[in-house]
Amino acid sequence: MPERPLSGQDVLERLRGGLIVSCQANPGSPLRDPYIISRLALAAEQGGAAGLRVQGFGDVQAVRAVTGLPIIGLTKTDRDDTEVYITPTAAEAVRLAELGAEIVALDATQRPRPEPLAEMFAAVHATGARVMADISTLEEAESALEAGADIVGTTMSGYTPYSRQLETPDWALMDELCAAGLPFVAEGRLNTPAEAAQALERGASFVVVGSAITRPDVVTRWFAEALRG
Ligand SMILES: CC(=O)N[C@H](C=O)[C@@H](O)[C@H](O)[C@H](O)COP(=O)(O)O
Repeated sequence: MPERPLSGQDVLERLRGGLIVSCQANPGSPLRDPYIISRLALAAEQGGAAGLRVQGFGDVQAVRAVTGLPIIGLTKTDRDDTEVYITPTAAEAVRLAELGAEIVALDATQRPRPEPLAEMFAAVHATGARVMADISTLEEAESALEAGADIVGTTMSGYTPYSRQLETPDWALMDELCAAGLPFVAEGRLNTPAEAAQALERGASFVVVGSAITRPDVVTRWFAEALRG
């Protein structure tokens, strides 16, 4: 097992106020290759990222091999029996930690899931890693933290049918989490430096940015569509 540079205890404090760059490539993207993802991660580190969010065992392994930055690991698994796709099982969560992710992200929405959340959280904690619970509403955040999550992320807002469907970050959800005094990560559609800074002002512990930094295909589409008018 590769050595984790930090114990799980320290990592959330170390990330406070920082930028976490999500280095992921969608199926079909020409960037979908562990070597390329590891180079994106190094570019993010050079630019001042405090941490990285990485999908899949191969990518976590490749990124762990080149950097000591904290990694938030996840899997994306399509299953027939559930709509939950971000790290749906404890076995996947534990494997991510074993490969060197200090934090494991998993779907903590209220949708039917293959395994109970509390058991998954306990399995991650047994490895020494921390749990980031990806939620879409305040209620889901409250349940996840009660079940033992270390922090929640606004990741799933807009990706469950009952959450706000927005093209912007979910500022209202951030305000609700902040008002409730819950520890949260801002993630999802933070597409400019000003928006990332605003998320911290609204109480986020740290900020995850993906597409705007590491998905040139997506960013190109934004520009191309703007030119088409
Ligand atoms: C909903 C879901 O599956 N989100 C994924 C979670 O890891 C990623 O595809 C996103 O890129 C990430 O959340 C960062 O968001 P944005 O790319 O908008 O900055």
